[in-house]
Amino acid sequence: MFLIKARNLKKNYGVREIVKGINFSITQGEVLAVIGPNGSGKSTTLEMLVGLRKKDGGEVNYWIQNYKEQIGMQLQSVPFFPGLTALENIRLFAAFYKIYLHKQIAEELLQKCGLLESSNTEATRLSGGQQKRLAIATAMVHNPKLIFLDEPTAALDPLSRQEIHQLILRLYEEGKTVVLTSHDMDEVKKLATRILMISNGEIIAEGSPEQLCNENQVHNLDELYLKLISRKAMVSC
Ligand SMILES: Nc1ncnc2c1ncn2[C@@H]1O[C@H](COP(=O)(O)OP(=O)(O)OP(=O)(O)O)[C@@H](O)[C@H]1O
Repeated sequence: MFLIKARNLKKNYGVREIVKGINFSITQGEVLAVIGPNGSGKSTTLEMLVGLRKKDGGEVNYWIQNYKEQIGMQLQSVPFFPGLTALENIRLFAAFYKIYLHKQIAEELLQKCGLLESSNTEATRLSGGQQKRLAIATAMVHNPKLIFLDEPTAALDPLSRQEIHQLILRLYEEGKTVVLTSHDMDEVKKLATRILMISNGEIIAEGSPEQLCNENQVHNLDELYLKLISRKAMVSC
């Protein structure tokens, strides 16, 4: 079952075409990895889907009732409220959804994200990895069906990365739909049920990791990535 369908989605910044009329859908229960080079338009695309950026063309259809309440997003950088603890921050984020998050529920959410011991630490003083986990927790305060994670493990140490992988796998097992961006092909292999590859504002590949590797006669996702990106670069020349 589709949750979101984007048709001919476009975004320009000035005269630059950043997203060039792309078509894709998000299906319930999948972990969709959106991959592609820096600056290819991945974050812009996701931010248009959640309504954080205005699209310049095309349409997005949502198959979720009250979709704004059913979508959560972890942005690459999250402005936590200075002076407030991790616990206070997530309770405040919940209040933005008009939800009173009982302390015990808030602590359960922090525990799920591996942050219970830091719940009384000021959010802006948490380590990079802890802030990333808190950002994911804030995306989940309203128990959304669909969670967008924009580079959830970028710049994290291997243990923190593994903890976030486990969290994402748990969300998948709970039946949540997760859309993530990543530059780490091992991570994509471990987590993604489907891949959407974007280059220069266009979708250049879409399918399960196995299907894409088989179709392109490569052994792994690193090879796939290099093959498709260099092919696209040659075509653009
Ligand atoms: N507000 C903005 N004004 C002008 N240009 C922008 C703006 N936001 C993004 N861009 C440009 O749009 C392009 C796509 O950016 P975007 O963040 O979507 O890429 P990305 O694929 O997510 O990259 P990365 O993997 O590095 O996060 C980049 O060239 C970026 O500089």
